[in-house]
Parts: sequence; structure tokens; C-alpha cells
Amino acid sequence: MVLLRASGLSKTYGQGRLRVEALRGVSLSVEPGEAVALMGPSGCGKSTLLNLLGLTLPVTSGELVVGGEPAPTRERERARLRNEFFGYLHQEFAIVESDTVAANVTIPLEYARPRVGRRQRLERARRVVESVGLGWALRRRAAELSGGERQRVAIARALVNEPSLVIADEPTAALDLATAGEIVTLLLSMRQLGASVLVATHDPRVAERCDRVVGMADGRLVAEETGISTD
Ligand SMILES: Nc1ncnc2c1ncn2[C@@H]1O[C@H](COP(=O)(O)OP(=O)(O)OP(=O)(O)O)[C@@H](O)[C@H]1O
Repeated sequence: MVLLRASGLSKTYGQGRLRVEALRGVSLSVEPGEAVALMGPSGCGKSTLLNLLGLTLPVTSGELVVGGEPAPTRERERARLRNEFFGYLHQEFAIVESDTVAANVTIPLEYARPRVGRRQRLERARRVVESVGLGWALRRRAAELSGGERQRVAIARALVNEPSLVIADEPTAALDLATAGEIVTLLLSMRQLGASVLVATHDPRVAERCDRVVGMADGRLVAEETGISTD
């Protein structure tokens, strides 16, 4: 079964003179356990596409199938899928600095249905935080951690619900080279847990480690990127 399939997706922002056609008929599938990199110049529509596929923005037109079912239009159902099917990782990490690592990582579990009890939430957070190598930091406040460590916290939070697809938007943009490499290793290791990864990136080093690279330009998919170098 294809995990996610988009056919002819379009997205228009604004109206009249402010109208922007951000996506123009994009078709893309993601298979279970696959890592797909999305590359293209700034403004070509990568974040927009990730937001449509991850159900954080409504499509203007086109078809989207998530886990074998047409993507729901009702917000309640979309919220459920966002929580159960997807994990999200952003460039800005979106970590609550004043909270502990444990509190940050349990956030998605607080919205899980059926409900997950407090003790179980903490146990799952502990396991996933240990799996990203931050077991020692469980009770530390996020503000006390380095950028790379915070991104590990964000990965732990993206994984705690055992998502089928992790959507990552420029997850290494704010990190130095060595830390970015570690984060990509961690991100791609999610495949061993059965998750797929869809990552928008400007960094060829990230893209070359994915199973497939999809190029984008001006709101459309273009031929797969070639000539990726590791320089
Ligand atoms: N909320 C919005 N309202 C209006 N236009 C928008 C909005 N969000 C994005 N756009 C426009 O849509 C186009 C695609 O933007 P998007 O952020 O998807 O590109 P991107 O490829 O992710 O860029 P970058 O690599 O710089 O993050 C751009 O022209 C952008 O200005």
C-alpha cells in the first residue's frame, strides 16, 4: 500500500493582485519505510507542499490519499490524523524552552485518543528520549540544551506517537555541519522503526542520504535532482 499519494495538488494563496499560485498540480507518492528529499530554490513551494501533505493547510484542488483513505476535510478528523499518522520536525525546533525535555516530548501524547495516562506518557517519553541519546537530559529544561540537543528533543517529540510519516522542513538549517550529520542519521534511522520520512532541504548532503530526491521549481515537480555532490 502506498503510504501517501497526492495527485494534481494545487494551492493558491490570497486573491486578486495578491494571488500567489504556490503549487501547480503536484503528484507525489511516498512508500512505507521510504525517505524522500524535496529540493528546490527558495520560494518554489516546498513548505507549502509539506503543509498540504501533512494536513496543516487545506488544498485548493487535487486529490490526497493518506494511509489508503482520502484525506478528511473535517477538522476534527484531520487533527486526529495529524496526531496519529504524522510526526513533524521544523527548522526552528518549536521547543518550549521553559519546559523540561520530558514535558516537551509528552505534548503529542496529551492529545492522543484513546487517552494515554500520565505514567505511561512519561514512560514513552523516557524511552524515546533515550533512543535519541538524551536520557541524561530528561529532567533538564530545554533552554539549557545546545541547538543539536534541542533538535534531538524535537525528533523525540516527532517520534513519540510512533508516526507512519515524519515530515521535516529544513531540519538541519540552523545546525553546524557535524551536528547536522548526526541529526540526519537520527532522522533516517526512523525508517528502521517502519516510519517514512519526507524532508525538504537545501542541503545536498541531506538529500543524498535519502532513498529518493524529488526536485521542485516554481510550484511544480521537476525531473529528479541529479549531480548531488558531497563537497
Ligand atoms: N501564507 C502565505 N500567504 C501568501 N503567500 C504565501 C504564503 N506562504 C507562502 N507563500 C508564497 O508561496 C510561495 C511558496 O512558498 P513556500 O514557503 O512554500 O516556499 P519554499 O520552497 O518552502 O521556500 P523556502 O525554501 O524559502 O522555505 C512563495 O512565493 C511564497 O511567497
